[in-house]
Amino acid sequence: MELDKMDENDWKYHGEGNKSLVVSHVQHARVLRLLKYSTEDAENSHKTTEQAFRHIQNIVDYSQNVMKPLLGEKFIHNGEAVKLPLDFVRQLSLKVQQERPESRCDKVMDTLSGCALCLPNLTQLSSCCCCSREHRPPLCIEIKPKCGFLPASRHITKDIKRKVCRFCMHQHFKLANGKWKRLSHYCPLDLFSGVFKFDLPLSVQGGECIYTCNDDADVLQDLDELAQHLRPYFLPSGSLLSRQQSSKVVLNELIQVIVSALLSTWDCPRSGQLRKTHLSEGRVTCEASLLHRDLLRNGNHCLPKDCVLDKILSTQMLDNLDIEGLSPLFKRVEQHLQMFPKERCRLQMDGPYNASFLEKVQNCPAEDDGSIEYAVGKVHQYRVAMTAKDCSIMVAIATCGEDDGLEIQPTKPRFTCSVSILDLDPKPYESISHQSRLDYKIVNHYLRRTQPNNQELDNLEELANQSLFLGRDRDGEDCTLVFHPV
Ligand SMILES: O=P(O)(O)O[C@@H]1[C@@H](OP(=O)(O)O)[C@H](OP(=O)(O)O)[C@H](O)[C@H](OP(=O)(O)O)[C@H]1OP(=O)(O)O
Ligand SMILES: Nc1ncnc2c1ncn2[C@@H]1O[C@H](COP(=O)(O)OP(=O)(O)OP(=O)(O)O)[C@@H](O)[C@H]1O
Repeated sequence: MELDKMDENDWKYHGEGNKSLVVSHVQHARVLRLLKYSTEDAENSHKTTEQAFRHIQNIVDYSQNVMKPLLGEKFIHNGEAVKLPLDFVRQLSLKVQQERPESRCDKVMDTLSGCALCLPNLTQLSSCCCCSREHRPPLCIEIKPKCGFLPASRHITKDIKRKVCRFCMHQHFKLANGKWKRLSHYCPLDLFSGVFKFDLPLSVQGGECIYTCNDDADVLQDLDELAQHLRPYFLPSGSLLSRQQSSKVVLNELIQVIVSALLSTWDCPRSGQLRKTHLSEGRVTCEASLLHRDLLRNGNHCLPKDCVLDKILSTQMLDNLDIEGLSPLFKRVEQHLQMFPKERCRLQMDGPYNASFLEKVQNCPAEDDGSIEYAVGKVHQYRVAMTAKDCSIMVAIATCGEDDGLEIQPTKPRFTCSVSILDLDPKPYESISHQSRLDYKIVNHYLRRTQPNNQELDNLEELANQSLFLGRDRDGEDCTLVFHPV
């Protein structure tokens, strides 16, 4: 990429999340990930080019030096921080504006710093000999799995957190607040159980979105349309199956391919003797899950060791105290930093994200010895776990060989896949106090909604009155969020 010859016409809108907007190159398999900030904060968020570049370099370092060793070399592409010509960025911002979904337009793309993260386009497979004559674009499925376990920490004061997972409780809160328009049937614990019989969320084809959970759409009709798109990939061209039958076959086949990619250990994909990570029954069953209990009870609860789901789950489980156990340690760190502000740097509260940071994460003492090092180690572990709870998995799939009517030859793989993990940004240290308040709100809302006469709710209120939760104002409402560079 020649940075001095950037032309906005070579790039197109690709997608965006809460914190960044992504454009992809029309010819080369590259994307640029640009930062966004809130329109309300537009003036305050103005960073110098050097600050913005440092922020992006921190993301690269964190991905490379912290998340990669934990999640596995093969799944991570940390990318490179780049400085782009300001004129190019301004023109690009104008060009993509009309493509942006309204729900994301509360934030604007950073056009002031000219800094971005350049990454490989993970919706595309790197060149593969068996696909070289393939004329169909690759399929790509993006899954945001969220937190895949029930907390077992002794610090938990609300029993419901041991029974219903965070995602399932949180979605009721999001529905009530209007962030979501309907409840999802997805439960992360089903995905991480290794027992597969459920619907998956999101799909993209060759960089063009062909199916996504649309709040207003009819799900079954949506899925039927998706199946028709995918028919050429999974069914012989002369298939006589009815539309309904073929939809079922196609979606089942798609799920099979995704599942084998999610469970593959990549180093030994065809080994019959896969090492497995066994999950205890308690951790894999969420009471709110719609997945048939019998299926979970009789299923073999294990993930192949080192498959992408196993790597993500074990990193998420670095949060072994739960936010309730972490809050007093966060306070300990806060007090220490108030007394010794210069310690912020030595303790690497905002990076640098290097081998020494990883060492603090991996070698944190098992028991609390009252030290600041222990508290910082647990805070760092919690932040790393938060990243793993919010990342996405990208599965790119290409059919192998020429279009031979998809005659099934058992010895020949029909698909080739690549699996990557994305969105591995560090979560700011300051976000921990927000997490504590949010946890209270989510659980409180869930209990009120599902068990209005629950005794636990009264206990919760009592706890709240004793101000055990950090930073909440008298009405129990959110205090102002402080954004801080990561
Ligand atoms: O709080 P959650 O679990 O809803 O996760 C947030 C995500 O919501 P989602 O689960 O996708 O509906 C949210 O994603 P969306 O905006 O919903 O796409 C962000 O990823 C947010 O992280 P950050 O503040 O941008 O660093 C995520 O926030 P944290 O990971 O900081 O909690
Ligand atoms: N390297 C990549 N290759 C292809 N697509 C990508 C890549 N990186 C990001 N994307 C796409 O852009 C979208 C937004 O990127 P990303 O998830 O990193 O943004 P975000 O603002 O950090 O998200 P969040 O809302 O989770 O904070 C992703 O959901 C994905 O579809």
